[in-house]
Amino acid sequence: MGVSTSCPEDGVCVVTVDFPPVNALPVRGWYDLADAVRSAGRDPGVRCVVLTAEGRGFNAGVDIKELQRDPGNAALIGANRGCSEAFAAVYECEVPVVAAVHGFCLGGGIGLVGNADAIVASDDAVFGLPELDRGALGAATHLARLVPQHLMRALYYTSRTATAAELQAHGSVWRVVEQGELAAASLELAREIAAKDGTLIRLAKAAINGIDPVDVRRSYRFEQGFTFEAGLSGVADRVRDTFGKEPSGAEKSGKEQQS
Ligand SMILES: CC(C)(COP(=O)([O-])OP(=O)(O)OC[C@H]1O[C@@H](n2cnc3c(N)ncnc32)[C@H](O)[C@@H]1OP(=O)(O)O)[C@@H](O)C(=O)NCCC(=O)NCCSC(=O)/C=C/C[N+](C)(C)C
Repeated sequence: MGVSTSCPEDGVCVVTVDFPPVNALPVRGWYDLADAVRSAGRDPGVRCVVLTAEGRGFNAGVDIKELQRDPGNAALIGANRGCSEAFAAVYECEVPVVAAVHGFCLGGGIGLVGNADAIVASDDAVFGLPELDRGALGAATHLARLVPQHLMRALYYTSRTATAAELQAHGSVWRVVEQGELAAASLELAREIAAKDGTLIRLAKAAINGIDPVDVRRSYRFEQGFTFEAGLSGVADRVRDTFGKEPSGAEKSGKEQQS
């Protein structure tokens, strides 16, 4: 349980997240993930990082129960800072990061994959921001990197999810594979990237980040201002406290909601 790192082949490091039952990360988990990704990228022998997860889904976002347990604001501030660190670690990792996504990728999970360099997904993967059902805001910055603007807005306002096949149609998912093939398919892409020169691949990543039209760290920080406003106004607690008491948008599949 937690965040672990392995290097299964030359030049490739795999960072694995494992927080049962659904990979909803506590504050410490976001920071541990950030540390693992940054240190993998700093290793001069590493030329590509694969970010993956064990269990039922890739990521269920922030551990909402940790927020609910806290009578004050420390957990909320911690979750926001921890998410910010983890998202930035993926973006700023010295080498390309391939996200290997299965099952659900929700909330903070979108911040991770939106900032990744490439995404390989299994055919059961769904992506979405249930934040409005959770009294939270944020990660529109990252969803906007995965789908066009109007789809991002509709997904955000409804809390619906999009499938891996839908994201592939928008060009953000590199490959969709059967569930049993995810590890091999993500390693295959990582191996191809890691075959490049280590200095050049680092320069390539820095160059691509440098021409990004959106400064993702600043953009997400701007969004977080509204998260804190929702917190101060009381609406965040009121909505978040419905968690566990009624079905969420994410619990209904995108197809069911559309029918
Ligand atoms: C689709 C989900 C993730 C899984 O569905 P399932 O049917 O496989 O599992 P089940 O719903 O029965 O859940 C199993 C247990 O896990 C608990 N759970 C689920 N999600 C969370 C969570 N995010 N935090 C804490 N605990 C969670 C659930 O209550 C069950 O516990 P018990 O066995 O009953 O004790 C489905 O669970 C789902 O849709 N979950 C909600 C996901 C969600 O809303 N994520 C967004 C969180 S908000 C966020 O990330 C915001 C970030 C903003 N910012 C960065 C600004 C802080």
